[in-house]
Amino acid sequence: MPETGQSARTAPHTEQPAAPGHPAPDSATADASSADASSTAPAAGVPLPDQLAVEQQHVDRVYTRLDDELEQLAERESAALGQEAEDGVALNERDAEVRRLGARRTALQHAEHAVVFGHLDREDGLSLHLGPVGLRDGDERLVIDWRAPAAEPFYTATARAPQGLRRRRHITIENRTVVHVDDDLFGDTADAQGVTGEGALIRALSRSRDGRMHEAVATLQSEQDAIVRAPRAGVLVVQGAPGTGKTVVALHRAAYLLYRAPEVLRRGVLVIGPSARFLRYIGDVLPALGETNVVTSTIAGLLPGLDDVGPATPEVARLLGSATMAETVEGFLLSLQGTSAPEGCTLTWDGDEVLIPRGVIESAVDHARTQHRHHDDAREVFVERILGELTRIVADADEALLDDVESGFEAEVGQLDAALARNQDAVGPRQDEEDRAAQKDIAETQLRSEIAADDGVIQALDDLWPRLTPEQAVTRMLREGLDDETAPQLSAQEREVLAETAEQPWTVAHVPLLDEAAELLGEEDSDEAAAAETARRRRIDHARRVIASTAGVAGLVSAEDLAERAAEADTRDLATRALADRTWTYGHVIVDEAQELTPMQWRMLARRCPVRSMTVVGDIAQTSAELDTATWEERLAELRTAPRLEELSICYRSPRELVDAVEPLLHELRPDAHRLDAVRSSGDIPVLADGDIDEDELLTIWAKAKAKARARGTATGRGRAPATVRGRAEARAKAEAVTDAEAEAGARAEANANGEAEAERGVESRALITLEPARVLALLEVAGIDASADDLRSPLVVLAPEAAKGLEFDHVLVHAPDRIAEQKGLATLYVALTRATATMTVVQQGDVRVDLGPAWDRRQLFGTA
Ligand SMILES: Nc1ncnc2c1ncn2[C@@H]1O[C@H](COP(=O)(O)OP(=O)(O)OP(=O)(O)O)[C@@H](O)[C@H]1O
Repeated sequence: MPETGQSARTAPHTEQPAAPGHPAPDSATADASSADASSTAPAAGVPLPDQLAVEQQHVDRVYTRLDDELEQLAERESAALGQEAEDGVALNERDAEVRRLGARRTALQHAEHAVVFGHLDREDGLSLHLGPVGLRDGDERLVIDWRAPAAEPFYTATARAPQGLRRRRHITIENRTVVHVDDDLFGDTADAQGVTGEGALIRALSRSRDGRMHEAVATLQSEQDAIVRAPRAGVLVVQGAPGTGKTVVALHRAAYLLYRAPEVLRRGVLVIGPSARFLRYIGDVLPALGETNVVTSTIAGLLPGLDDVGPATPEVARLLGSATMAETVEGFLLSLQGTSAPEGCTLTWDGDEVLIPRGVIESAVDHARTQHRHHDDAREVFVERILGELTRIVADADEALLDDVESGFEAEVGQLDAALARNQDAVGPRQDEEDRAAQKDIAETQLRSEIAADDGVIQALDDLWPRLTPEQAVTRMLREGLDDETAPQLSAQEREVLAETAEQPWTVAHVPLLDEAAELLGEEDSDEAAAAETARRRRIDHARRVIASTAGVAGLVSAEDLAERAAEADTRDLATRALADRTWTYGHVIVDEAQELTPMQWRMLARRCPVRSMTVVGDIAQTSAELDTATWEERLAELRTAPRLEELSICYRSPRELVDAVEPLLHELRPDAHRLDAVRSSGDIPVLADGDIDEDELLTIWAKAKAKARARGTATGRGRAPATVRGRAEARAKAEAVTDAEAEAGARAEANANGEAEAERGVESRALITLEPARVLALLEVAGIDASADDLRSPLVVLAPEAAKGLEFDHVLVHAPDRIAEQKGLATLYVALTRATATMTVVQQGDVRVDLGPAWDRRQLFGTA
């Protein structure tokens, strides 16, 4: 039986509901066990005890509709799949229909756990229910989609600006049963502060993490919603400390734009994340919101075939990431065009040496460059010119030779001419001038194709203007193309470092150079892409004809748009088409952990979104050591457009205790950072333990203690009512009791390794962050503890600190903070220390030199205090 309850409070009185972490004084949350739970607040004229039942009635109707629609969708899908397609067009249309039905089905299935989460009562008497997807019953709107304009006040109404609302209600559903309603009543002048839908928010945040991010449409806060619904144009930067919901905001914004902006839907959204692991972590959010026109990728994944390249060393990453590298690549390619000896290029034709003078080569280069921007296209023009010149030189030489021969036989030729004049009939009519010219042309054309097919000439042309793949171009550039002229910004030693990478496997840092080279070369993705391009041109041509011949359409839609719409019913789905095509441009680009991108990587993204409709989220304080910390404006210089900056200020992930504990680090990394607020408190003071992870079986004790601690979390209130921020002493006392309990539990669990603690695994998540993940995994294996480096759903995940970016777990142990700071930088340590939603434990032998400040529970040995 789920706990049920209701809370009511006056609406927040501030424009931006702020100062969370301090729930409103008059807020109350109750559950089924508290006697007056359902009778504390009046709301909308219906006695409170009945409100759960009233909502349940509506929710039941919605579930009935949902079930019906799911059934119908399944029938329509199988009918569509069973349909015979007469031709390619019909097949494409059928596939598109199946995909559309599938996307709707996925969205409804994801919505099933909470098909309704909000209820608005408006002053005008209208009552609206909100959900993750819209649902109708005939003409009646049972649920409106959270992105519809009418849903906006749910996220933004305040006591000062109620936007026509009488009441805002957050509804919590478990197993199709309404278990909570939290009301904000408008029109009351009482001054209340806090987050909106606080009860629902705290319940959502207190749930155990399961290795996957979930959508948060039910509890989006107003500062987040403002970003989600911000205008699409331009580059919007969202700066925020760890856990402030940047990823949540970015993904909900993608869903919002796909719903509201047809241009975005047509071209799709690109979401860039720092690793494949992170992309798996966020992978459920957009499908849960019914959105499939989304490509998620790492930067490296944008070049098909390079999605799993490794990282570069910090030095190589820094050198290759600099924007000057773009000029270096371009300069190198230009230097390959038409290079020859000072006097020109000598080649052999028909046993003779032929010189193409340098002046001729230079003018061919100039001509080619004015005709085409891309290396490969310009090369064709250049080759045409040189072949023409070569043919002319050879033909001239032949003619000169003939002249020589003729002059040697002048007397004989004179006699022959006289004989011919005497007896014209004997030798036929004499050719006139025109015939001779035509014959000369034919001879020259033939000569030209012989020259063009000659291996020696082909080789010479390749030397003069090489045909290259991006990989060949970058390899040659690294190996031989970095000198004072092409790369004056690099020292001799730096050039050597880069040259060493020429023959090594590509790294993430090399990918933007390859992309830059591909762009400059004008590389076609593949035959398929070329074919697709031809098809596109044909479609546009056809669309133009359609527009011209259909009355009333001209001016309403462009041929390109019409062609794109036709293309939507085409072959593969958008995500597959876009990912396979390096030159695809997106309707919107979202970049997570954006502080990590180098200028060269920004150039890659700029090419993929020429209209610069981007949402960039990140935290300057979390920037890796190899990148210079700078302002966002400096960071994004390569986008060549001034960004708008928004800042998130409330931590949703970690409890107050952890936010306080990492404050000194934050201050050191970003002295100008505002103090971060936290939504909740757990009472668990982070532990700083003197010890080593393989000493005294500490690791085993921690791993198993945490497994045991999960049951305690529920039993002692975590996950229930919002815990208010307590006095530090009280929290500390509780933390000590907790840690002792953990130690005891750990000891018990150790004695009974396959017992209760094991059985509870999977309820909460744990991560161990260390510089030696392989060694720790081996230790855990010996201890018989299940752990994984990749599977975030594993009961225990072992990660290197840099791999923890963007992720979160209920319980986190960070091993050897000083070494992490020394080897990976302070910012990476900060990342590691901010991953926990419940408890944080730091283990290191001896004193910790990094200044972690006073808000830690320092212990001699973890678990034995
Ligand atoms: N409005 C919200 N309702 C419910 N949960 C939320 C809300 N906002 C954020 N969260 C939760 O808070 C946690 C942190 O959010 P998120 O990962 O988006 O933070 P972040 O700013 O991207 O952190 P980092 O800088 O570490 O990447 C997640 O569990 C997320 O689901």
